[in-house]
Amino acid sequence: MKGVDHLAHERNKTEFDVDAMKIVWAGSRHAFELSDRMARLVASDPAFQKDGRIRLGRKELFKNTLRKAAHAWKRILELHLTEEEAGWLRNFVDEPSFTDLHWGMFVPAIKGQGTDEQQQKWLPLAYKMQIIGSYAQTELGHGSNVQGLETTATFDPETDEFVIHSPTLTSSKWWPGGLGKVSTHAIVYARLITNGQEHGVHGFIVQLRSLDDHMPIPGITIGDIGMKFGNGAYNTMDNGVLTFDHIRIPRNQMLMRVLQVTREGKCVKSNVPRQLIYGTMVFVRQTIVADASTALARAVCIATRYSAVRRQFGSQDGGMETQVIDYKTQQSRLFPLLASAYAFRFVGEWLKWLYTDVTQRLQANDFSILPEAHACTAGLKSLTTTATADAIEECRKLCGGHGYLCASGLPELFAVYVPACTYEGDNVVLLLQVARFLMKTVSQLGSGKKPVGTTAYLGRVQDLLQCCCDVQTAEDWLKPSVVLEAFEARSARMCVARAQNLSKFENPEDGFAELSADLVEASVAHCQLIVVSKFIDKLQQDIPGKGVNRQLQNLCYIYALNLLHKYLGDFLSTGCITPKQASLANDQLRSLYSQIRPNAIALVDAFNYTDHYLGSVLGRYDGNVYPKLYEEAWKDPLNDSVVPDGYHEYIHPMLKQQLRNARL
Ligand SMILES: CCCCCCCC/C=C\CCCCC/C=C/C(=O)SCCNC(=O)CCNC(=O)[C@H](O)C(C)(C)COP(=O)(O)OP(=O)(O)OC[C@H]1O[C@@H](n2cnc3c(N)ncnc32)[C@H](O)[C@@H]1OP(=O)(O)O
Ligand SMILES: Cc1cc2nc3c(=O)[nH]c(=O)nc-3n(C[C@H](O)[C@H](O)[C@H](O)COP(=O)(O)OP(=O)(O)OC[C@H]3O[C@@H](n4cnc5c(N)ncnc54)[C@H](O)[C@@H]3O)c2cc1C
Repeated sequence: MKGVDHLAHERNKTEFDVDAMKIVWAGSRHAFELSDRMARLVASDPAFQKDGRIRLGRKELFKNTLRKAAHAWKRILELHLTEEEAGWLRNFVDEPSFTDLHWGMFVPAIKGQGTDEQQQKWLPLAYKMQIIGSYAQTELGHGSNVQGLETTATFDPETDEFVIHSPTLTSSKWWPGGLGKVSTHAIVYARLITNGQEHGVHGFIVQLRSLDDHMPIPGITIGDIGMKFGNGAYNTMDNGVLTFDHIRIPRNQMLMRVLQVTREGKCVKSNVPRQLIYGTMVFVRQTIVADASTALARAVCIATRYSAVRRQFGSQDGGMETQVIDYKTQQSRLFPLLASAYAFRFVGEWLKWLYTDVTQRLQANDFSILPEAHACTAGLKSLTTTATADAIEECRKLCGGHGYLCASGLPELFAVYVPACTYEGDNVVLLLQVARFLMKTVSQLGSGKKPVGTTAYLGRVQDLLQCCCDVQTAEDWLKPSVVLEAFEARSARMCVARAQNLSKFENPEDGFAELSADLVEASVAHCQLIVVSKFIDKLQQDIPGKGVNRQLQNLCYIYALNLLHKYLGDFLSTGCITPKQASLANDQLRSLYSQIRPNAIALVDAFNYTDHYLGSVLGRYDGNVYPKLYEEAWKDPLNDSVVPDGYHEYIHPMLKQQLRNARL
């Protein structure tokens, strides 16, 4: 790094090997080296600069995004980047665009739901970007309720085609990213109708625009749905509206891995479960968990560095004021977020492993862990995105007034991130899916079916209903078995209590609806247990690097004990712990904050974010905040002239009027 390092005194306090931690954060040396190379490549290329993005009007902003996406593709081809490298490069460009949907959903949908033949035909075109795809599922009238979609795909045996049609206004496709202005094709979800019979919602590959002049195919109406929350932010994306007026596509453009439609219009089921139609969502939810840790780490990196730079109060003798990071209140708000970033990283790693395992099993016709994969991806997507969106806002507050400036990077990060709580499944709707899975698991306990995977603890439900936490000192809260048992007991007791309440209803669906708010709480408890247990598992691994494991232990206990503090009502009301033990957990938490404090800057340095990627004056690596903030202010277009436009029309006459009135 060039210039003076205003945070050098902080970095000198570090008690662990930061380079080793960078590898732990990245997941492997390979991932670290690759992501580091791509981050620097993007940061050093002027074509990818982000300055002033938030001040651009929509049209300019969008065109700028198209330029960057095209430049990224050019570099990918010139440098012969692998798919993995290209993914990292796009990530560091740091601007939502149609390519996210093309690579993140269109391609995976064809891979997951297409037959071998369909994959052979469409994937090479998509890989070379000779077609650009989007994922058109949500409609104006329905998003969460996928089975309620209204678009129809009616088989016409005479021509061997499907007729795709939007029968109502509410059936207009609405929201798909990349659809509004760019995509040439989309996976369109529609109700399949053959021989006058309905066969549920399926995916169809539909061409939307001409590959010659980009005009919509006749019968297709298509456009952008309008500005979204925040400046810059997600407005780089052309979320679209799309309607079909009896558009014809060949029969072989229905994705047929789950269900085949024959030449005669007969439906033939494969051995693959119907839920695989939802497989792309499972894939993306899993990637969203990993992305949550990245976004959270960004906000935490900014807030931590700035908290070490910022000083307020505390100087009685004209000396230095106190760094705000030294206030226990600041630590109690900031360090749990730092711990959450690491926690979400590790649970994201595990979820990726689970997803890979499920995919391999599916290929071998083993569908047994699909419900577990669905529950984990849905639940963890919900938990991590809610926590991250809240955390970005908390980081803004942790930066005081300057956090509200766009130059802090936090307003745009919040605006771009917050829809993650809604897309790929509204977070409450997803927790209700977890609740269904948990209630089903509890109801099967009596039948001797042994729960496995993340619900294995429910197999020990009798013990967990009776166990008593044996914490007697604050140090006892640093035992993995103690923490794990408290979280397992809380979750098991909440699940059993909800199941007992449900059993009082004659109609289980009525009961589920009536108790849904309580059920969601049980889902949260279960998902928090998963995160805690995966963090504890991580600590059992042989992690090289001086002091690294120690820091991870501290972060793990901060994550768990802060949750215990925040959800104390659950832990106390279910009788898992006593008020005295809760108070000891709090004592331990304060002590952990003191232990993390000297390492805080190094722990965010381990994220290895470039200043380009962070895009924040407050979060600069060198901590040189004030001169740069001052410099940044003068870049605002309002400061182009000393006297503002509008002075002569509006300010001057008003002042003159006051003057005249005063004279009267
Ligand atoms: C190199 C690559 C670089 C690219 C990087 C990009 C990475 C991308 C990352 C971020 C991109 C962000 C871009 C965002 C774009 C956003 C896209 C979208 O939003 S797409 C639209 C998403 N829509 C939804 O998520 C809708 C939410 N609704 C649903 O999921 C479901 O319909 C439902 C709520 C689950 C439906 O509930 P319902 O009860 O009606 O279920 P049924 O349909 O009847 O199903 C019943 C049984 O099926 C089980 N089930 C449900 N879903 C699944 C699933 N996904 N997998 C497996 N099983 C599932 C359900 O549990 C029921 O089971 P049983 O109880 O019968 O056993
Ligand atoms: C930025 C962004 C990008 C998107 N990109 C795409 C895309 O590329 N492709 C695509 O197809 N879609 C996309 N979507 C759409 C997205 O998937 C849906 O908005 C999402 O699934 C939520 O559905 P909804 O809008 O119908 O919400 P609704 O279901 O209408 O939710 C409204 C409220 O009702 C509540 N609610 C709904 N159902 C229940 C229930 N059963 N029980 C209790 N409460 C309930 C919800 O919790 C929420 O509070 C995108 C959305 C956004 C914001």
